[in-house]
Amino acid sequence: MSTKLLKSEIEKSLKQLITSPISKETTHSSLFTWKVSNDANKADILARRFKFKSFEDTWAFLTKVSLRSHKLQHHPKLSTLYNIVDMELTTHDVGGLTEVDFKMAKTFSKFAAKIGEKYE
Ligand SMILES: C[C@H](O)[C@H](O)[C@H]1CNC2=NC(N)=NC(=O)C2=N1
Repeated sequence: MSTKLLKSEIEKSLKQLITSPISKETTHSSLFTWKVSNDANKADILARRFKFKSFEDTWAFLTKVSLRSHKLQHHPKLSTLYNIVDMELTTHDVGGLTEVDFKMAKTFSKFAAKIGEKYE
């Protein structure tokens, strides 16, 4: 199991995530980027909104996310409406963020970029 990241490690990982080429491409021109906040239990979470061009694209993304989540046995909290997906990643087993959350955030940003996002 991955260990809980310290505040300084979270800051470093977040910086890497949002300045990586894939995130630049998908989030710089949009309003949507990964943010660290807290859930109802005060645990750190990594959250992002994704916006797609159609309902079909939204569900293509959700299908890919579900298959990868099942494979890794790590499941994001998802809420969706038409072309919007709000995602939260955290590791319940440690009550905070781990490398797995950051790895998955990067993977899901790539999935969204491949499908094509709507930047407004
Ligand atoms: C036993 C099983 O692997 C664990 O309960 C997994 C399932 N999916 C999970 N998903 C998330 N997001 N965090 C977890 O800690 C987690 N734990």
